Amino acid sequence: MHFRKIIEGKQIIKGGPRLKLEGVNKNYEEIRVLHNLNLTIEDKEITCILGPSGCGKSTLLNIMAGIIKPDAGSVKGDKKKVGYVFQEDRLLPWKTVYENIKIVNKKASDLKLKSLINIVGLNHFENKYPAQLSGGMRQRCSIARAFNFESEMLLMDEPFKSLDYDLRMNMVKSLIDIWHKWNNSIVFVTHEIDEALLLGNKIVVLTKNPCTVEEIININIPQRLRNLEDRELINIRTKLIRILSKQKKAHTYKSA
Ligand SMILES: Nc1ncnc2c1ncn2[C@@H]1O[C@H](COP(=O)(O)OP(=O)(O)OP(=O)(O)O)[C@@H](O)[C@H]1O
Repeated sequence: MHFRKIIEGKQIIKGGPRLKLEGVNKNYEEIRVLHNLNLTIEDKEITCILGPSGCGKSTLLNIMAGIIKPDAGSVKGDKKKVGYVFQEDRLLPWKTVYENIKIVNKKASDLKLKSLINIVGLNHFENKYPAQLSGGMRQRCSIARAFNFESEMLLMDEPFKSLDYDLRMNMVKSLIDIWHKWNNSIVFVTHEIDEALLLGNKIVVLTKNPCTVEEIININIPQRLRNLEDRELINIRTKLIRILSKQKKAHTYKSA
């Protein structure tokens, strides 16, 4: 399972599986959410998860994080150092941007904290409190906090959804740079196909009612060399749109 790969002169050491979900089921009373879900999260890879609204993506991340337990099935792997960027920012209102980022890794140097603040574009806001920031700025602060934690596995639940297109693309680039430095594994939930195309070593498409894995697409182009106009990415985008719109139609008929 272990292999090595050279990207742009920088060695990325690929590992084996970090997390293995087998036959995972989860219901909320009468709502059947996850059904016999099998998925392997590889170490040192970015796995993007796409799926219809409400299909169970956050539930799946919570199970990966160990926050909730599945009703059946197993989740095997090392969950010791897991970071989580939730859909909402979860900042401490009485702490400044700088302090909120520092809190998860108090040993981080001032240089590192300022560089993270710079990466997420909050340079002039480090002494502001969450209430003085826009929703997108608060979310960027929570992303910097997750980067400061230096987790071995980072779970990100639609982290860029409150950002405009340009900011989102900048954050995608920064995430790729940080991932190259850390070489950790990232699970990234999104509704944006372009984010998945630029970030994922693997794109996992989920179904709804119940949620299970419909398709896994591997992308072998190194992230730093990707361009949304690449023929391969255009073909994958077309395929993803076809799968997702087929699901949407099936769901509309079911609920009609
Ligand atoms: N704590 C809970 N109690 C009861 N039902 C829940 C709970 N959490 C989630 N659900 C239900 O489980 C289903 C999946 O929810 P989940 O938040 O995992 O979906 P999602 O794919 O992340 O949604 P979105 O794309 O809108 O973020 C939904 O029908 C939701 O209403």
